[in-house]
Amino acid sequence: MKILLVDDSRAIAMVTTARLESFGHEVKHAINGQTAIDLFQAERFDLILMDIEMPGMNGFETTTRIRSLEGHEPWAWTPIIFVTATDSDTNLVTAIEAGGDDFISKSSPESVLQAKMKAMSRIAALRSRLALANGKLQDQANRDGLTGLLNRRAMDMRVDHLWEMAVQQGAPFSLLMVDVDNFKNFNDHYGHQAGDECLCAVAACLEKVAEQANQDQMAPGVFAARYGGEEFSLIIPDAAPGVHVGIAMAIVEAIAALNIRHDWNADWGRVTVSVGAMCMAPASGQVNQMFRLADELLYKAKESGRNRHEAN
Ligand SMILES: Nc1nc2c(ncn2[C@@H]2O[C@H](COP(=O)(O)OP(=O)(O)OP(=O)(O)O)[C@@H](O)[C@H]2O)c(=O)[nH]1
Repeated sequence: MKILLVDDSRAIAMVTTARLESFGHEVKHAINGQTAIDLFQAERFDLILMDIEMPGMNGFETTTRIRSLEGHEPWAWTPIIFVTATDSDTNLVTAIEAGGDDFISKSSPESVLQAKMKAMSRIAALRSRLALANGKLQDQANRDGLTGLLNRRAMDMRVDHLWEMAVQQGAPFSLLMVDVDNFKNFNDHYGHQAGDECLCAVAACLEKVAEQANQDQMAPGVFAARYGGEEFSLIIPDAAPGVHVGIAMAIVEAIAALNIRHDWNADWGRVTVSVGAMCMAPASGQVNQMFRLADELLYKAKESGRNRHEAN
């Protein structure tokens, strides 16, 4: 285990460190509460052994501050064992109240310290597995099951936040609505399974275009999402006006270049998309209005023959 040992006595810390190292643990020593907090912020520890009586910030205060730092990170919890010379009942209560997990007297035999450390490390391992599983669940909840793009719910949440920032900062905000052309015909003639595969290919292509625009610094922060059915959106926060047109053109070209056969898509013979590209500079009003205007442009692109974009 990687242990943070907080003790104001160098002599005691040296002895304890030597002991813990002889059991195979890695130990970092903090001479006071502030150093402990600094080390805690800089590195991850499996366990903290915390002295109570220390000049300046005592062990209880240090623990409270560490717990409040962990409060920003869901599921984070580093086990803390208080080590002190006076194992009174009051100390025990205060230790737990401060966010400690256990309490051990300095006079306890080594085997007791070892056993407590083992129990704490089990809890820490469990918590980190839970954190991992929780992160994966969160990610799954945000992804569209078919294409792997962000789903509508996750997109809405992100958009609300980005829109608010854009309005506050008076920054531009662009939105692209992308719709596969004559997709009902595609499903009807090639089957629903092939339709699903086509949507996946379109989604991957949109993601690639977004990645490229990110990498080129053309539109940092741009991302793609599945809006619903055969409709996708690209959100472009804070890109110079005009960038949305460039990206819309790149999308129309890139999808046609996939060369997915579609004999029932007018004369194109392959899958194409239409795009409505809307930019508001600076962003103002309601974000719903952006979606409505982008939709109107998309409709115009469809009306004007498909396989093309319309932008403001
Ligand atoms: N395979 C598959 N098809 C889907 C999915 N979601 C929506 N669709 C189909 O997408 C088709 C959309 O058809 P329409 O709204 O009529 O539009 P369109 O045929 O693309 O015509 P235009 O948009 O006017 O070019 C419908 O047939 C839906 O069943 C999906 O997840 N998988």
